[in-house]
Amino acid sequence: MLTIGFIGAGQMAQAMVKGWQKREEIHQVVYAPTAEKQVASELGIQVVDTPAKVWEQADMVVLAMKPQDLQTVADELRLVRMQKPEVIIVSVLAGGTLKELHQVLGERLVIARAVSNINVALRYGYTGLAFDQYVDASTRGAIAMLFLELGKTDEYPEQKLSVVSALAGSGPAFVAAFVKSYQAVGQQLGLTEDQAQVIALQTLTGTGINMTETPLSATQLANLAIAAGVSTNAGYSYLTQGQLEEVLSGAVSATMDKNEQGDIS
Ligand SMILES: NC(=O)C1=CN([C@@H]2O[C@H](COP(=O)(O)OP(=O)(O)OC[C@H]3O[C@@H](n4cnc5c(N)ncnc54)[C@H](OP(=O)(O)O)[C@@H]3O)[C@@H](O)[C@H]2O)C=CC1
Ligand SMILES: O=C(O)[C@@H]1CCC=N1
Repeated sequence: MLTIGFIGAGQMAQAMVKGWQKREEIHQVVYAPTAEKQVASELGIQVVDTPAKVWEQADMVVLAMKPQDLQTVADELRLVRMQKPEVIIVSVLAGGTLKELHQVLGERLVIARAVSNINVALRYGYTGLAFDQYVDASTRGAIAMLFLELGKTDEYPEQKLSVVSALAGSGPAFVAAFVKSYQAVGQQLGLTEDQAQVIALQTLTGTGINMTETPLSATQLANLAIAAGVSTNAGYSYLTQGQLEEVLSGAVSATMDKNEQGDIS
C-alpha cells in the first residue's frame, strides 16, 4: 500500500485525490486547516488535523496549498522533516522553484515539482514534472508512473514549467472561456442555452478526440472541415488571420507574469 498525503485540500488536491482514488493500492490522507470536515465527507478519505500527521503517515507528500502558505507549512513540519527525511515531496504549487523549495524545506530532501491540472480528477490531466539532482532515476520513474495514472505526463527542465503551468495548469480555464464564447454566440443567434451548450461541448470533445485518435494535425483537421473551401473557410480565415493567437498569447503571458510575481519565501 502506498500512502499519499496532501497538505491543502483545495481544487487541485481534490482533483488528484479523485483520480488516484480509483487505485485500491493507494491510500490517501489530507490536511486542510478550515475545510477538514467538508473535505472528509466529500472525498470519503482520511483527514488529519496537522500537516505533521500527514507527513508521519505518507510515503509521498503533495504540497497543494497556496505558495504563500509554504513557510507556515514548513515550520509546522520542522520536527517530522528531521525524524522522517525519506518522505518524497511533490509540489504542485504553480510557483516556487526546486531551489526555493529546498531552501524552505531542507537541502537534502527529495523534492519534485508537478505542474498539473484539474482534469486529473477524470484521469484526463496533463502533468509536467521536474526533478533535481537529489532525485534518483527509480524515484523519478515511480513519480512519473503515479502521474500517468492521472493522464499524460512528461518530464521538463524546470525552467519550462512556467510555460507548462500557464498552458496546461491554467488551460482548463482558457478552454472553458472558449466554450463559453462559442455558447454565447449560439445564443445570440437564436439557439437556446441548452442547444448552444450541447453544440459547443460536443464540437470541442469530438474535435479533441478526432485529433487524439488520428494522426491529423490541427491544420489537416481544419482542412477536412473546410472541404470545398466555401463557408467554413470564411470563418476559419477570420479566426486564424484575426487575433485569436494574439489573444491567447496575451492570456498566457498575463498568467506567466502573475506566477512569476508569486513569492513563496
Ligand atoms: N486549481 C488549479 O487548477 C491548479 C492549482 N495549482 C496549484 O495548486 C495549489 C492549490 O491551488 P488550489 O487547489 O486551486 O487552491 P485552493 O484555494 O482551492 O486550496 C488551497 C488549500 O490550501 C489550504 N490551506 C490554506 N492555508 C493552509 C496552511 N497554512 N497549511 C496548509 N494548507 C493550507 C486550504 O485549506 P482551507 O480551505 O481549509 O483553508 C485549501 O485546502 C496552488 O499552489 C496552485 O498554484 C496548480 C495547477 C492547477
Ligand atoms: O490560478 C492559479 O494560480 C493556479 C495555477 C495553475 C492553475 N491554477
